[in-house]
Amino acid sequence: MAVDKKRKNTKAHAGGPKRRKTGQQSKQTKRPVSVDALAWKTVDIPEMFDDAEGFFGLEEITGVDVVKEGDVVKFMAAVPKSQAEIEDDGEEFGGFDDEETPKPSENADQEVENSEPKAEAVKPPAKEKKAAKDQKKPKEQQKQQPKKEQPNKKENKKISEEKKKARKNEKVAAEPKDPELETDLFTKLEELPEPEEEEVDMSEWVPLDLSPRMISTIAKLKFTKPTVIQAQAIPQIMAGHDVIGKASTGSGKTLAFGIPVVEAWLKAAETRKQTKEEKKGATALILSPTRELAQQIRDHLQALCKGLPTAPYICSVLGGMAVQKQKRQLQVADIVIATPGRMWEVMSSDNSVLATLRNISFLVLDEADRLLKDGHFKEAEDIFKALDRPPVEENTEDQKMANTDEEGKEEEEEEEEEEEEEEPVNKRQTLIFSATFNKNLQQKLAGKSKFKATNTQDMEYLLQKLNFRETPKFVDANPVHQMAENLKEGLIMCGDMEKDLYLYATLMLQPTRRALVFTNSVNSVRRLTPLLENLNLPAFPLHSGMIQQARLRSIDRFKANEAAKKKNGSAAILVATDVAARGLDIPEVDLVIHYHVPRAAEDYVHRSGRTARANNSGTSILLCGPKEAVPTQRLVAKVHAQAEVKAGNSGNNTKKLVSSGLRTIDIDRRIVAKLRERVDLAKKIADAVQAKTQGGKEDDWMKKAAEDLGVDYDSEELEKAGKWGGKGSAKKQKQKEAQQMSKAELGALRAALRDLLNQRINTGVSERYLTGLDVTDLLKGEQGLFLGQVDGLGLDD
Ligand SMILES: Nc1ncnc2c1ncn2[C@@H]1O[C@H](COP(=O)(O)OP(=O)(O)OP(=O)(O)O)[C@@H](O)[C@H]1O
Repeated sequence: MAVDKKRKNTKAHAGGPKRRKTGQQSKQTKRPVSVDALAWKTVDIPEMFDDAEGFFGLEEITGVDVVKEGDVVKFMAAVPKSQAEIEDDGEEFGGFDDEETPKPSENADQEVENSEPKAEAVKPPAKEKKAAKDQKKPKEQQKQQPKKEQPNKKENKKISEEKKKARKNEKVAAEPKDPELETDLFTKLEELPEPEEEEVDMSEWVPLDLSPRMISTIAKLKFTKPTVIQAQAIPQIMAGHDVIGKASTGSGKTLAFGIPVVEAWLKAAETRKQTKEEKKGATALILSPTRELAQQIRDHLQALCKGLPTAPYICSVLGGMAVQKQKRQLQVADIVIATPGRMWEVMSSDNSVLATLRNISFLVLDEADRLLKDGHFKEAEDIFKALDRPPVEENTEDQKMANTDEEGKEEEEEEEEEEEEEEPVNKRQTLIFSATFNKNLQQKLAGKSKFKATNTQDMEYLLQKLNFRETPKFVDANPVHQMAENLKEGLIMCGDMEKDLYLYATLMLQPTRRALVFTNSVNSVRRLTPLLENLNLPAFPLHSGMIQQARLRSIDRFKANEAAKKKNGSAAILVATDVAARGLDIPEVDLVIHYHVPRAAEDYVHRSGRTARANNSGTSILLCGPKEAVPTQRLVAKVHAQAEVKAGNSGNNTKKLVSSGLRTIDIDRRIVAKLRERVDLAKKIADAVQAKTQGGKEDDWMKKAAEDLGVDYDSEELEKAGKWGGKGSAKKQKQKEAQQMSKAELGALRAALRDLLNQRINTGVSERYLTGLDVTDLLKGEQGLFLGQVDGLGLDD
């Protein structure tokens, strides 16, 4: 065995004459290498794994010795050393052992015994790789611990067997794999003892009556206490009630329904084990309005289940992914997270899918109010109807599915209404969550058990379509404030056509912040992203017009830029439409900028809620043009009015609560003026590039301009805006110029911009340069309150 030989060699040289290795031989010496640094080769994997369901691929490696030393596993590989390394390597120079393997000790024999056979290994997916890395961590920790505190060999073996079982279960459940691709390495790694768990005080979870294994898996996430919504909603759900849960953004709603759903699955799995009953389909169907949110819910639940001895198989069913794969996964799924459109597509085309979902114990609607919008509701309604339809003979079922003509539909609806009146016993619990529910909903819920809404955009309409078992319990974790507690809100007034400039200025004042910029249109995202890139800012786009993989890639890049931020201080910027407004839980977003005033108050709440999550702080800044002042005032009144009313009723200090609302921020306009030239140039370049790629579609320009301004195409406002002579004639002229710009002209513009970007902007306060200011400071300062002070700000100076 390679390791034996190596040890013998080592012994032979110990104490022997010192020698210095030279040439290729020394460069090819085997030495410990980190898992990531090994020369992995990609393995072709079966098609069923080739998706984004958490399985990102396999790689293999040959010629690596896996050496186990005590609790630590090392990978020994022939990695060529750089010349510099050889020259600088004190051990090499000193003529000690030719390998960086540990020196022989009295445990040498044991080490050899424990060492792993030469690996022809398959590289584990990222999470296993991480586990392997984590194996190394305890060494340093354990070094400092007295020996007697370490578990003895027998205990180690027991623990490792437990872990091995757990991991195997989890792996099988979470991602079905080709057994041929499983290798020794997994097994070997699993045999190693886990690092000792850090003691976490979980006493605050105890009143929720969760199982010990659930508490233990939550402990692994280091969530030492439930959030308010979790503390209030979990007991209601565990008691079997239908629940409508409202809590501010970032307050942990996903686990408020996720924990009871997984807990129910665990109980059912335990019962099935005892009774040897077959599984009857999935436990839960969770509907989400966007694909990204669906993926994220899946990730959160998978993270929760990671520490369980047995885990449910969680799959997501969303547009942009292969339908056939999703159908296969649905057959074995325990928890299904889906967007309504794709779910209905899959469900209505395959009876077996409906069969797996008919017996669900939970139907969850996350961001329920958004499901009503953007045409989502039709499919959601179809799904509810299909779930409620009693199982019938196959052919009758087919007939019903195929029955698409109007007459047939009417009949079907009549039948369903009759069925509703008969109130069939519904076995499943219905859980609805959002940060924004109409404040009258609770009264309405308390007042009557049947809803009679006809407006399909109305929450009541949704509720009457859901077959609740009882009047749902309304759990409101934040009755006073809709916004997250640690969120600061600011507003910058600027000219309609100056938003790019103010956006850039705001970002420049926050160079180390990770920002999410929201716009009201896809075109604005398409325009702003290259504009910011031209200004050397790392911007990534996200909108519904992008293919799914590109959307996920943008989010990943935005997340990954965290590393860059720490390294060189430049932060990432995600420029997005409201597709990113709901639910996205991206760590360390510290600034949200509303480039356009959102169309609805709840959009403002959700957009702003991408920051200040899970007790972190964050800032939300709204760029407001003169024409947006009135809608903004209305929006702010809606978002913060409730707090005022409550404060008035309870006799609290109203001033304190009002001041928690939006404040105007006076950005120093001299600084802004200094940035104007570079923004104009960057804009010119972006426009020219876009005009060239788009060709001469005349009206596109106008439509884009209308969207940028947040007004209707063909509207009078569009004519007036920017003092355009005639119907956008100046804009059209600009478009023409942009298209006709030669390569050389474009090059000259780029060079001029480069020069400008290399210049530092002195803010005029002694030696303070632009990056020294902070919008948070500005927010803390003596800025005027926005409410009631919109007029007279002198916007057009
Ligand atoms: N008990 C807890 N303790 C600490 N952090 C938690 C706890 N529960 C959840 N979190 C974390 O809080 C963050 C926000 O959770 P989540 O995404 O569920 O919020 P949300 O209320 O659904 O927000 P939104 O309304 O924006 O969708 C997540 O990163 C999550 O991991």
